[in-house]
Amino acid sequence: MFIFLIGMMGSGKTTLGRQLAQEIGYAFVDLDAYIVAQQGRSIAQLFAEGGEARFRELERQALEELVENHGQAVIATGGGAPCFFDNIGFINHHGQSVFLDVPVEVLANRLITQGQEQRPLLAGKSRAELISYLAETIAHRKQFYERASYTLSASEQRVQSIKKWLNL
Ligand SMILES: Nc1ncnc2c1ncn2[C@@H]1O[C@H](COP(=O)(O)OP(=O)(O)OP(=O)(O)O)[C@@H](O)[C@H]1O
Ligand SMILES: O=C(O)C1=C[C@@H](O)[C@@H](O)[C@H](O)C1
Ligand SMILES: [Mg+2]
Repeated sequence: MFIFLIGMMGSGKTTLGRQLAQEIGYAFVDLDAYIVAQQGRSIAQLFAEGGEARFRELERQALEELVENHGQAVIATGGGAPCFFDNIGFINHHGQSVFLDVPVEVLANRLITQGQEQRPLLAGKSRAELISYLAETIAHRKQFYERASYTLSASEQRVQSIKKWLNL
């Protein structure tokens, strides 16, 4: 079985995914890290060289490869991954999806302290610009994130809630 974590940049997919995988004895794969290792380029370089459109193609290919090459895994997706092509349909077809629903203010605080330069879509933005970018992006992406099989709010004991929900 595959458990896909979806949500905005900074919502904690990588952090929670790693903890959850360890706790339930699944492999853990971070989709962004997988693409970076495969391409030998940072996310910022990939955006600079091929544009966002090329990155989205690589992201879709990577999703397909992961599902083909693993039996079960926790997969932390990139923030935009479920929102391009029919990726959310693909994700829900191959496993369970969990949306990490975190308020904009909390995301902004985490992303400001955690290096915007690694995330090309956020580079060079002031705090106010970051907040409006996040709010606009969420407004558009909500329709995809809301198709997750399960939604977790920021305040929950997330590993325990997911385990309980999946009977693991
Ligand atoms: N539950 C939490 N409480 C407080 N801080 C957290 C929590 N989860 C993650 N963080 C912090 O928020 C930042 C972003 O977390 P993380 O990299 O896991 O997010 P992400 O969803 O994988 O983002 P991206 O889509 O950009 O890969 C990190 O600095 C991390 O330490
Ligand atoms: O929200 C997004 O569109 C992104 C999130 C990151 O995980 C990376 O996949 C990349 O920086 C794009
Ligand atoms: Mg991540």
